[in-house]
Amino acid sequence: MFFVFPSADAIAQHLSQHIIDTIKRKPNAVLGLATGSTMLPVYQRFAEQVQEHALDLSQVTTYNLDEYVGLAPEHPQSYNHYMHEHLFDKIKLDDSQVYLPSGHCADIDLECKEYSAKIQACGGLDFQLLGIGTNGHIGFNEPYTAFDSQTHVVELSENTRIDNGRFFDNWAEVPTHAITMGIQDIMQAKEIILVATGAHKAEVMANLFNSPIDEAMPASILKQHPRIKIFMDQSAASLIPDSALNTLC
Ligand SMILES: O=P(O)(O)OC[C@H]1O[C@](O)(CO)[C@@H](O)[C@@H]1O
Repeated sequence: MFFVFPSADAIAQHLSQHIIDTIKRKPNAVLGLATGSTMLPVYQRFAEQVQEHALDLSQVTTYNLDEYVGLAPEHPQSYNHYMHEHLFDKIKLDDSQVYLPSGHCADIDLECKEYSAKIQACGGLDFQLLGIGTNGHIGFNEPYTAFDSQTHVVELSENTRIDNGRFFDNWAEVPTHAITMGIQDIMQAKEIILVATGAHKAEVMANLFNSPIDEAMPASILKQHPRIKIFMDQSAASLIPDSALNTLC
């Protein structure tokens, strides 16, 4: 379940190839996508490979995990903006193929209900890409989120606001709430790969490794998934015993 790679670039290369293989096997694949700095090298490599191989993405659909509440899609720190800048525009995915939960709509409760329902209506996620917060969140499912949750609005923990505050000009601008796919939505994906890179993720990865399945550590539920892989670079894996680490390259 736990895999270590020589570098973040090695993870990006492997993961990008894995996503391409998934699409080649199933051209109408439904992909669950994540944001955050961890995904930047992954999306960069994937976009390069799509162009190199002229991969046909016309039947692919994507669903993002989460979005800040209160930020318009064109806000430079919205996840909608991030996805267009770092992936969708580069690989020319049409707006009709990509879904993000909206944190900027008139009826957010309805948005939550419809987002989970849409994922199910299209047959569920074939593949879900995940990052992890330093407190163990997946999507924006903060510690003590119910494992059977569907898309919902969360109040962001102070820890998460501090972590993500680096992208905003000042503390007052850091959103207090987000809309996120629930843990049950994530767990229903047919395959999941979680990625953690950098020394600042070493502690949470050791906590995840040692944790029982417990809502205090949201990512711990992934240990129950039949097709989960956890990819780390050497820094993020540094507090996990070598004997528990597998390699793929
Ligand atoms: O990759 P980063 O920037 O460490 O973020 C970790 C995770 O937290 C989030 O910001 C919240 O979901 C995700 O976008 C990301 O997967």
